[in-house]
Amino acid sequence: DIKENDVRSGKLFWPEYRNPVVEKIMSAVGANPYATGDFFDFLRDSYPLPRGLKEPYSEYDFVIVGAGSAGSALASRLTRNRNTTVLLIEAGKPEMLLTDVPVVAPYFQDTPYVWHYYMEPQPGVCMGMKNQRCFWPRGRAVGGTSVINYMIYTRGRPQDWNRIAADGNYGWAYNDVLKYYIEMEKSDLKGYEKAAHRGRDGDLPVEFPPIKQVYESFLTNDIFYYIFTHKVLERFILIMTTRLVEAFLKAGEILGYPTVDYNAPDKIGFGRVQATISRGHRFSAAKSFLHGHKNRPNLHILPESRATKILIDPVTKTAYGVEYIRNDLLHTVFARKEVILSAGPIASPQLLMLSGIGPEEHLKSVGIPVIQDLQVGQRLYDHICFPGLIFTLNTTEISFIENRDVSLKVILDWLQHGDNLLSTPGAVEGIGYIRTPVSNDPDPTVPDIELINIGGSIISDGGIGASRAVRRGMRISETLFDEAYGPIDGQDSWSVFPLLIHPKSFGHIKLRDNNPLSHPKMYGNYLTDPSDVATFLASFRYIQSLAATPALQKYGAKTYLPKFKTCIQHVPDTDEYWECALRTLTATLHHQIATTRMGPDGDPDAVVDPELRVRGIKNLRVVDSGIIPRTISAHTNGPAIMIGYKAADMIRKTWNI
Ligand SMILES: Cc1cc2nc3c(=O)[nH]c(=O)nc-3n(C[C@H](O)[C@H](O)[C@H](O)COP(=O)(O)OP(=O)(O)OC[C@H]3O[C@@H](n4cnc5c(N)ncnc54)[C@H](O)[C@@H]3O)c2cc1C
Repeated sequence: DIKENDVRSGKLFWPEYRNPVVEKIMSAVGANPYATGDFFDFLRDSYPLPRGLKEPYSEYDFVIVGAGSAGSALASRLTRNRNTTVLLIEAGKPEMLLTDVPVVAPYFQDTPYVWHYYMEPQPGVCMGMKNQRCFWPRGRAVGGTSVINYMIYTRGRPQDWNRIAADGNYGWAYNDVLKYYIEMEKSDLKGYEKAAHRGRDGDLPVEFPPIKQVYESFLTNDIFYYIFTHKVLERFILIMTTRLVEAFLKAGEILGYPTVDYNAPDKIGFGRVQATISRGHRFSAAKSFLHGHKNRPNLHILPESRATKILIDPVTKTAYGVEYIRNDLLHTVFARKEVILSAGPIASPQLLMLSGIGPEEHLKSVGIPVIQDLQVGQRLYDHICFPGLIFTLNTTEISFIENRDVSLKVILDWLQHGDNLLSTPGAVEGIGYIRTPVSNDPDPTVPDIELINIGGSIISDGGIGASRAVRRGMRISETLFDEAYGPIDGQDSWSVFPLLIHPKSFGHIKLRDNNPLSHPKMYGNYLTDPSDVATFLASFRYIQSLAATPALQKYGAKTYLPKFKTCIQHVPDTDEYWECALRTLTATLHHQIATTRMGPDGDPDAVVDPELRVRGIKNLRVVDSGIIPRTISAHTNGPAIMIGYKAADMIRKTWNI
């Protein structure tokens, strides 16, 4: 069991969770990873209060809780007006050097940069995870979950946003939100430089991960390389673009899906992954929206400060401040205009409920006086995927393999140029949207599955001495993993994770008790609607047909049939077998939404209105991914940032600032 104090001090990571990749990177930059108890203090960013100010003011125009994807963007936009004062309260610490390295993304799950949440046990899913529990990490950092995520950038299809607007959420149609996507983006995507739907002047870099060929890196780095490593032979095998992404795109074309900019509003298809990185370095929301503005006198940022309650006058039902813990002391700060919750889809509903806003019966049952009866946390959609459909290859040195590809040379090269395998976001290389034959969406152009193409698979971090960080990050039981994938562990492989875009099953979230430091109870309720299982099964067959195309047969792609101890009663490769496999390795991509869902007047489930104001309470808004009311075909970082941008406009209009 993970103890909060261990996580905060970094003890959990060091020394119990020694990680060869992280150690190599630390050594490459001249840091002794074991010199300090807190591994992550090395080269950490900082957000000091203005010179001469020891404590924040007692009052600001706006107090924002949570410097995550949405909160960072919102704070930055609001403080462009120098007369508007903002306090941004964040429980986590600022980023450091390692958070910059895109390929290291999966390695962050055991660090102090994560809230270690677990879904409540649900029989029949996550059967292969440790203690049969699904792990729901969330970012705990200045920059929030964008500091630990996989940096995949997606906006959602036009129909997603048009349907949200058609439900009565004025101002949220695709063309409305497109304006903000364009404004926030600084895209540099080869081939789409002139596309009208892309933005180039914003603060959020969106790029294809740069991967160069071995011969290009050869000349530029040699001297640096010899001086630092003296390993002459290694250089020949180090940097390859994985040709598997080309095969994925080609296979898509063979099956009728064109290669496209998958964020374009027109046709669905396949494309190279677009990521929030620049020159091979992660660009979190903090780096994009806060770092460059940390000297604004009207923006005060308080890392390592944890909000415990929103102060609300129960008579006038007006929010007027926030209580928070900093340096182990309880503080209060007042808001002249508004309190804004941007603590994400788990913590925002938790804080609302702790402050008396939520389902009446539930709040009473945990001893919280009710100020406003609202359906907080009653709906929770998530995006689950299956990482276990792996294809073996008959070609070596084509896929990403940690043991082979992460060497000191590669690390030094990344530090110098940022353009090798370390700059791929968690080894994700391609994205495709498909509509499976079982889809019954009335609009034939709406996809039901997203395909996430990996330049390897969950066995790529295996073999002797490798970190096993990805499987550990997902909390897969090591014995089950070894029994199922042991024979091919650490070998060349290819995989596609199918992601269920529009699940019919949904869960909910409740308070465990009235202690603000307790983790809430989270229920995923995964795969309870049979159509969700049917869609997954159809996607498995589709991925197998991709593998059967000449594009992948060139590399001898062959379905590997893992022997899960949970599924021995089923004949391999039957639907029953794959359903059992899905229920064994049920993995979330952590896109929880709708816990503080937005809805128009008259919607009994709405927590906030279309201007994100908490219903029935004055001067309180929620601005984060939890307000998204229905499933969207997007990973949720881009949408959360867009929500921050849009909210800033709405708030400016309300207060005429
Ligand atoms: C492992 C992982 C990989 C992911 N990969 C991708 C991806 O590749 N692409 C993508 O688009 N999306 C991805 N996501 C999802 C995406 O990053 C999040 O949905 C998005 O960042 C959420 O933004 P947010 O503003 O709603 O919340 P967050 O970014 O989570 O921000 C909430 C902030 O509030 C802070 N906070 C919480 N409680 C308190 C409190 N009481 N007091 C003070 N501060 C508090 C938190 O520490 C956090 O910093 C991933 C998520 C995870 C976990």
